[in-house]
Amino acid sequence: MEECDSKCEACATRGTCTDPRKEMDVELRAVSARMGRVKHKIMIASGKGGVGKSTVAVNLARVLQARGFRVGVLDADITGPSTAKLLGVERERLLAGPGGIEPVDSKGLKVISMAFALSDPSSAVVWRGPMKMAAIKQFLADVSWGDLDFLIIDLPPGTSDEPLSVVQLLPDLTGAVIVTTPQEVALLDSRKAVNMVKAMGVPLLGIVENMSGLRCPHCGEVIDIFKTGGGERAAEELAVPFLGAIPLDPEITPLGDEGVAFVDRDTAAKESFERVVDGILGQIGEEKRAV
Ligand SMILES: Nc1ncnc2c1ncn2[C@@H]1O[C@H](COP(=O)(O)OP(=O)(O)OP(=O)(O)O)[C@@H](O)[C@H]1O
Repeated sequence: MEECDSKCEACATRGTCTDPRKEMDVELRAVSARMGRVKHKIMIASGKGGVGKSTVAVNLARVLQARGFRVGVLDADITGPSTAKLLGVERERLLAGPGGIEPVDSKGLKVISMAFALSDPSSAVVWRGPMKMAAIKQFLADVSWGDLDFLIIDLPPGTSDEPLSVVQLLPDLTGAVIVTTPQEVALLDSRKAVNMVKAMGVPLLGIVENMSGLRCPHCGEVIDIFKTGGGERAAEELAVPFLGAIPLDPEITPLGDEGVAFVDRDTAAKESFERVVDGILGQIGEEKRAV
């Protein structure tokens, strides 16, 4: 195909152009125009499902918000969105506004998730990679995010299409946080996630070990249900910063089910999580703000 040298903005075929290179160019410029107003874009990844990645993403967003930052949350798990539920806004729907798609407001956080486009939360989204990429692109380019200090991007587990799409669309990602649990099976997968992030050239902000020991509410003894310390060892071995450990806390699941972040309550995990956030802010050179 002959290279077209016309400027897309002024072109009469804009919108109907069939040159895929030009179409992509226009879309990438739209992403870059919106995302140029977002200071830090951080993706939260894990090698394995169910390790608490979405829990870390929404609590990170809430702590940053409590410290005075302007924060958005993008649920990039297109086929298994759970962020909206954890933020208590799963019944909201996408609405068009004057500047594009309006993000849903969750007590001051701007949120976008595929969940807002589903007629029923239990509907299955059965999409291949290019469709997921198109959805993520639209969420980045067509949503009125406005000026943000942080966009927290919750990815699906593993090394699937979504992380690749996010990295391709956001060449200036601030970095990635990898969430793991301490069992060997999760650590093996988190090593793959670390290697994926490294291979994509994204800065690694560090590893968080979640579900790390349970303090018995009766005797105070710490019970190592899934062992502890594996995340720290993996971080050392992979030469990645260790951001901290979050204990298993029986209050986290019921709070999540109610759409409440555990950092907004006096939970056992709150203090450890605040330290994880300090670590992330330290990695990106943002000053700590008082809570
Ligand atoms: N530290 C913790 N203590 C107790 N429960 C936790 C903790 N972290 C997460 N959970 C619970 O574990 C479950 C899975 O968490 P979450 O949905 O955040 O995992 P995920 O890694 O995002 O899963 P997915 O595979 O859907 O991406 C949720 O019910 C959550 O409330």
